[in-house]
Amino acid sequence: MLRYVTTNSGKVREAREYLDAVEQLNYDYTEIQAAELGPIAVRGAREAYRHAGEPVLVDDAGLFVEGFDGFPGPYSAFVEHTLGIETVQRLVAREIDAPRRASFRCVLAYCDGDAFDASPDPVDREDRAAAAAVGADDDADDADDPLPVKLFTGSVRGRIVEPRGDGGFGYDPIFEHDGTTFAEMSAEAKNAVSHRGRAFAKFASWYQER
Ligand SMILES: O=c1[nH]c(=O)c2ncn([C@@H]3O[C@H](COP(=O)(O)OP(=O)(O)OP(=O)(O)O)[C@@H](O)[C@H]3O)c2[nH]1
Repeated sequence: MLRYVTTNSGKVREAREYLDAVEQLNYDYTEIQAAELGPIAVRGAREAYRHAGEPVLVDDAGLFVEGFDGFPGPYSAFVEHTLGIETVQRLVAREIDAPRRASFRCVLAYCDGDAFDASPDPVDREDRAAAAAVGADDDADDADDPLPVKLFTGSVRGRIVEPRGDGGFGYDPIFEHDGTTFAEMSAEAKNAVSHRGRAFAKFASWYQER
């Protein structure tokens, strides 16, 4: 059984499109403060695996606004819950000239207690870069942790617009990709292009073939 460790039901709906076997584990692992998603996901996966004692998948994601140097990035959930997405959109509109570029990024971290076979390895360059960044960024207290974690990443570019649509979750109404906001797309259409969809497509093919 694979446990998808998240408190966010929007994430679970999207993950189910890729993996039927996925079972939500509503466990609020410790999210460290870090500029990148990778280290947060790795720590979370190790903690969740030790908590659950069975294979886990942790998903750390965020919205990175180019003109704000990537803010809110790893703090996206906190900013969504404190300011709200309308305030974020108004701030972006006031402070940044069009086209107000942004991207969504997602890092999936898988841990089942075992080491991973180095080959065959379908993981792409983006995933290797994320893994390298995690190694480089690890703080002293975690660098020695021997529990292996495998990373899969996805990202999608778009721009911040006035809210449109009522599907999806989080910032979806203010994130436009190719003329359509994520909240205006069906779940299938969002998954086909989204950060999470791309990361899950890579994870699912690796998981099913391993
Ligand atoms: O419009 C959105 N469409 C998406 O597809 C999406 N993916 C992430 N986000 C935002 O980024 C935070 C992740 O934060 P996050 O990875 O820490 O997760 P979370 O706190 O919601 O739940 P958990 O999985 O940690 O339990 C979320 O809360 C959202 O604000 C998204 N917004």
